[in-house]
Amino acid sequence: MFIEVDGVEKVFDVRRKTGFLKRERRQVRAVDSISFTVARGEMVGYIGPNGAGKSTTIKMLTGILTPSGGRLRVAGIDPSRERTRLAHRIGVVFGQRTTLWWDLPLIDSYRLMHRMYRIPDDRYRENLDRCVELLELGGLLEVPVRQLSLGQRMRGDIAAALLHDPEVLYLDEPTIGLDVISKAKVREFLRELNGERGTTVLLTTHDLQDIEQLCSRVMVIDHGRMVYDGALAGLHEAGGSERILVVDLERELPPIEVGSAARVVKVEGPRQWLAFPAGESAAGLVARVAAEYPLVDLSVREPDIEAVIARMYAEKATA
Ligand SMILES: Nc1ncnc2c1ncn2[C@@H]1O[C@H](COP(=O)(O)OP(=O)(O)OP(=O)(O)O)[C@@H](O)[C@H]1O
Repeated sequence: MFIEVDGVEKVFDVRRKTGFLKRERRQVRAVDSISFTVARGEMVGYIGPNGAGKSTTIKMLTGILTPSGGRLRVAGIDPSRERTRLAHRIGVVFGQRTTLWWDLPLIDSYRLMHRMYRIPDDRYRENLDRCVELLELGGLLEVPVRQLSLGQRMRGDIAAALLHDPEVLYLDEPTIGLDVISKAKVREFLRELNGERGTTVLLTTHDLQDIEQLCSRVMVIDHGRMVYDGALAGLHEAGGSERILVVDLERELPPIEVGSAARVVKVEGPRQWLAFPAGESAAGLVARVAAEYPLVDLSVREPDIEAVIARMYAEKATA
């Protein structure tokens, strides 16, 4: 297995000032005995609510943090012991932080990485050309990073993480704050990267659509523990999750009635919110509403990860 995580935990010692000269010591178990493996070429989603332990796991996988217990291997390497050797084989993108030099033109950051990672010239050129083409960076190479839009910067960061041909890419919220078009570009690129190069991808996100469009497998962590590892469809079932069809009618009307296909969860003037099972296509429901009601506009909202996980727990509690 390419990534092996066996009973790994991470405990932080936190000191908190509770008064004049008084301090309280507390331990936070950020990751609590988790185990999983990822095969080469897999694309796996790693999700969970805020503070669940996702970033801590990724930091242990890159060697930035040393586990408090358990065993961890990436490409046969113990990350915290051989962080530099591992760095040549992995790429990391943190959506909320850039690895690029803020005041330099984008291309200068790439040149610095070329030297830092001692990437052979032909590989560097080939990878750069490919990223520039697929991530549409052509017109941006001479622009200082601080002048790039969030979506442009994100694409710049992804290219930076790939110049040295990593075998595995860790992405932490790669689509956060991006508009629909930028998100689509990033997702398409990741799909191609995985398909063509067989790059293993571990993706942390709050956007269920990232997972839906990219990952056949998803792992859910909560309070440091792995609570689900399997197909996304199974997660929907476990969480009984729903999508919401938002419809704007010509005028205010009583709640829409479409039998068991959906139920109205909210009405606000001419706008109504209909919940329907996430695993089902919206097409039939839309056709039915359009045929029977004076429809002006509509949109479909995806369930967010917090909602799916919350429902998963609710189902478990009542089971
Ligand atoms: N360096 C640290 N020192 C003390 N506690 C920490 C440290 N890093 C993380 N924690 C704590 O560990 C827990 C897990 O944090 P982590 O950042 O891994 O969560 P996350 O799942 O990535 O959350 P988010 O989605 O908000 O980024 C949290 O309770 C956090 O406060």
